Amino acid sequence: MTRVVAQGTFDILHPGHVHYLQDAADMGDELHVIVARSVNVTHKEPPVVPDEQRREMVAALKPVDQAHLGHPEDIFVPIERIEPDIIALGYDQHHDDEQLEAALSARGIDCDIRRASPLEAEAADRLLSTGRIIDRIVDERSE
Ligand SMILES: Cc1cc2nc3c(=O)[nH]c(=O)nc-3n(C[C@H](O)[C@H](O)[C@H](O)COP(=O)(O)O)c2cc1C
Ligand SMILES: Nc1ncnc2c1ncn2[C@@H]1O[C@H](COP(=O)(O)OP(=O)(O)OP(=O)(O)O)[C@@H](O)[C@H]1O
Repeated sequence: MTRVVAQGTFDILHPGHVHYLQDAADMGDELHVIVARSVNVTHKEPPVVPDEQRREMVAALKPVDQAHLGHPEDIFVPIERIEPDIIALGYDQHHDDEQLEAALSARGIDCDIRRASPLEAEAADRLLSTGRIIDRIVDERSE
């Protein structure tokens, strides 16, 4: 039984999220997803959709076995509970694989870190980014 963890903000869902989660699920037998708390999304605009509602939507996706809200202060607490064999990072996530591995082993957590693949837009009207969906809404719905 190989347990995989994926994580992210998942603010406004799009096919890029589904691709990432399917890729992560294909790495093992059971997929757990940690949904970042709004207070921890500091590297970009904070999410529009509330924490629990983002968790609920991720939990409803086919590749996902369980979706958990992240810990507000210590991102390793959910990992310690889930005990994954693999952490699947998204193709563009800012985390440094080696630093993350070192931080995990300092906490006594032993798991593989892998990268998922990107889903590229094959047509200009595909919106495979939450930021781009929001930009489109702002452009098309403002006067
Ligand atoms: C191994 C790992 C565990 C994480 N656990 C949490 C957590 O418990 N709570 C949380 O708010 N965010 C958690 N995060 C998410 C990060 O804090 C960050 O917000 C996330 O990378 C958002 O990235 P995005 O830009 O891909 O959406 C975790 C990230 C990683 C790599
Ligand atoms: N087009 C895509 N292909 C593959 N993975 C994706 C794609 N878009 C997002 N992901 C992955 O989904 C996870 C969560 O992404 P996140 O919630 O940051 O959405 P986003 O659409 O990338 O956001 P934003 O556009 O605002 O930066 C990340 O691991 C990210 O790499």
